[in-house]
Amino acid sequence: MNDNRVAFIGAGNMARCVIAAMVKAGYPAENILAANRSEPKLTALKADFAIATSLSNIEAARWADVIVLAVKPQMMQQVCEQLLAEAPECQEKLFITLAAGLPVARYEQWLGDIRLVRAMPNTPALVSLGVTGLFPSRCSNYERAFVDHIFSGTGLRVWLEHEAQINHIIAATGSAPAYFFYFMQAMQQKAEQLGFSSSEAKAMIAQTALGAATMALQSDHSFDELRQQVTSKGGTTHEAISSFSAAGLEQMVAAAMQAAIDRAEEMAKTL
Ligand SMILES: NC(=O)C1=CN([C@@H]2O[C@H](COP(=O)(O)OP(=O)(O)OC[C@H]3O[C@@H](n4cnc5c(N)ncnc54)[C@H](O)[C@@H]3O)[C@@H](O)[C@H]2O)C=CC1
Ligand SMILES: O=C(O)[C@@H]1CCC=N1
Repeated sequence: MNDNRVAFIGAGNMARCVIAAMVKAGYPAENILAANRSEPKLTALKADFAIATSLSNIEAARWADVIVLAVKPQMMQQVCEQLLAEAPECQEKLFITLAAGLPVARYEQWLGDIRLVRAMPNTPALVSLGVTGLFPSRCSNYERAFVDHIFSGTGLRVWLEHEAQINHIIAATGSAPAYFFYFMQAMQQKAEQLGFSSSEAKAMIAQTALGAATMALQSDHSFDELRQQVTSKGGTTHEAISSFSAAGLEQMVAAAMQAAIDRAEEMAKTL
């Protein structure tokens, strides 16, 4: 499977995370290429991972067996239409798109009846602790297995039966690293007000998050049970949790996740 040549079109944050995971998992660097419209990110990717690079999307698409579309959703139509106009043979290749919002039907308008997997990774793919949702369209079993293989280094893969679930994965995992970073940022601010240095506070809070997540993954207990284990009757944690609860944390989280889904649905209509 490592013989297929994989070209990323768009070499930003998410492409870097997936490329890092592929290389770490043993995918040959000479079979990975990144194309970008500007040079600096390509130079960095070449230096870090020894992959091939190109300033031309068309050259990348012609070289590739598998084309990974990794530009922002707003750029996607222009990128796809240029591929079809200048490298029409790419219609026969397998496509993977990382973009939020855009449904399979939109790619079919721009590129025809292509074989496509919509993939929704998250940035912890960079450290092989990501979650990637995957939805295939028109793919063979081999192509599905191949896509699973190239994302294997990113962490957990979740194959979806219905395309609408991609938007649910965005809310639950794709966008979610930012929720945790926001929460940790707020904790860091308060820890700094209490007198900890910025670096001490960051290390303490990230370590606590890592410890809590590791316990949850290694234990059969629910999140609720793990929380109860920290919460002494009449103690400090009870006061902190009551304060979150009184402020409506659960409703706030549900509304934020729904807002992410609503935005993805809106993008599907407007882009
Ligand atoms: N950042 C994240 O956590 C996640 C992002 N995604 C999706 O991944 C895609 C990329 O997002 P990011 O990497 O965050 O964005 P980014 O802005 O970091 O990367 C996009 C790259 O595409 C390049 N680019 C723009 N127009 C181009 C063109 N015409 N030809 C070639 N390259 C071009 C830009 O120079 C940039 O390097 C988006 O569609 C996003 O929805 C999906 C899951 C998570
Ligand atoms: O914010 C976004 O639209 C992308 C998709 C999921 C994470 N980042």
